Amino acid sequence: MLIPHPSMLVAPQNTLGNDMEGQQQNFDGPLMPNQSNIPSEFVWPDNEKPCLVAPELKIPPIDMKGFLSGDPQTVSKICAEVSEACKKHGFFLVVNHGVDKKLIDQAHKLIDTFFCMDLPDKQKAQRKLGEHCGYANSFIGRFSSKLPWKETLSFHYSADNSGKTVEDYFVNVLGEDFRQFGILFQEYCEVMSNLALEIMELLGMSLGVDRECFREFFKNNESVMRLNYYPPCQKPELALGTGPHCDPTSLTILHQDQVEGLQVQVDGKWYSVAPKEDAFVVNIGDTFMALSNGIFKSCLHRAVVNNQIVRKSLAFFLCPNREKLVTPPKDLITMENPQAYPEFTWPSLLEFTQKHYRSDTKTLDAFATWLREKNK
Ligand SMILES: C=C1C[C@]23C[C@H]1CC[C@H]2[C@]1(C)CCC[C@@](C)(C(=O)O)[C@H]1[C@@H]3C(=O)O
Ligand SMILES: O=C(O)CCC(=O)C(=O)O
Ligand SMILES: [Fe+2]
Repeated sequence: MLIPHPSMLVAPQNTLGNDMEGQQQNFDGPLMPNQSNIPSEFVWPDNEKPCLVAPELKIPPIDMKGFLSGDPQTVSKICAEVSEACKKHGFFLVVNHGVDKKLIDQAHKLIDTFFCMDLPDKQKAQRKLGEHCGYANSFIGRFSSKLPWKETLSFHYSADNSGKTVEDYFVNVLGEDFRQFGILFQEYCEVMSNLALEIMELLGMSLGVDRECFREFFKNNESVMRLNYYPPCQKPELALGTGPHCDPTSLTILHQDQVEGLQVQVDGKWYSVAPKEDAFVVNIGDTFMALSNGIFKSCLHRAVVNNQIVRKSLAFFLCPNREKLVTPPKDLITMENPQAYPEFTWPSLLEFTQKHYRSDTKTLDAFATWLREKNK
C-alpha cells in the first residue's frame, strides 16, 4: 500500500471548501490578486520558497528547419547539442519552428478572454476531482497545502483523424459561443502535435536510434493542452505559480508570454528560462525519460509569480496513445544500462499522479514501487 505523499493528505471533512461530491470548489488565493495577505495554504515552506531573481539558464536554441533540411554535418551538430542538454537537464529551445506567430498570439489572447470571464462562467468547465481536464483554480481538494497560485484550463487533443476533440470540447462544455475558441485551439494542438513528431525524430537521432522510432510511437498521440494563467500575487516571495515538479508526460512544448517565471533546477540550483517570443521551450517528461531508458532526464522545474502583472503560458503535453506500452527501444537496453523502469501504459502513470502521488523527481521510482505492490 503506497503511503500518500504528505501534501496529498486532504482532511476528510475538508474545511477548505470542496464539497464531498468531488467537485473542486474555488478558493480565494489567485482569484483575489490584490489582497495584501495570502491564505496560508498558498504559502510554501522555507526550503521551497522561490528565489525571485535566478541566473539565466543557457539552453541551446535548436533550429528545427536546420534539422529537417540540413546537411549531415548540421544535423549531427544539432543532435549533439540536444543530446547534451537532455542528458543534463532535459530542456532546450526550438526556433525556426514554422508555427505561425498569429496563431500563437491569438492563443494568448484567448487565454486572457477566458480567464477574465466571471467565475460562474469559467466554472461551467470546472474540473472534477480525479480528472485532469477542465477549469481549476487553487487545486483545493487535490492538495491540502502548498497550493499553486494559478488558474488553469486543460483539455484533450487526439491526433487520430477521427474528429475535432478540441473544438467539440469547447462547444459541448462551454456552448456554441465558444466554437471559435475550439477552432483556434484545435488548430493550435494540431500544429503542436506535428511539431512534437518532428522533435521526436530529433530525439531519436540524438539517442542513436532510428529516426522514425519515436515518431511512429507518438503518431496517434492522445495529448493534453493546458492554458496556465498566473494572476499577480502580493506576496510573490511566499507563493509559487506552479510548484516544483517533473512533467509526468512525454514531452512538453511551452510558449511563455513575455513575463519571466519559468525556472529549472540544475545541479540543485534554480535557473530562470528567459521568455523568447519566437521560441518554444521544450522539456523531457517522465514518460520519455522511461522511453529513453533513463538516458534523457525529466527534471524539476517550477513557475514563480510577481506582484505586478499576469503571466500566461501555453503548455502542450505530448502523451502516447493509451494502448501503447512504454518500454525503451531494445538498442537502449544494454549490460551497462539495463532496463531502468518497468513497462507501463500512460493511463496508469496518469492515474498514479492524479490520485496517489504529487509529481516530483522521484515519481517514476515511486510509480515502479506502486506498480509492483499493485501487481503482487
Ligand atoms: C497530465 C497532466 C497532469 C498535470 C497536467 C498534465 C501534465 C503536467 C501535470 C502537472 C502540471 C505537473 C505539476 C503538478 C500538476 C498538479 C499541476 O501543477 O498542475 C500537474 C497537472 C495536474 O495533475 O493537473
Ligand atoms: O508556466 C510555466 O512556465 C511552466 C508550467 C509548467 O511547468 C506546467 O504546466 O507543467
Ligand atoms: Fe511542467
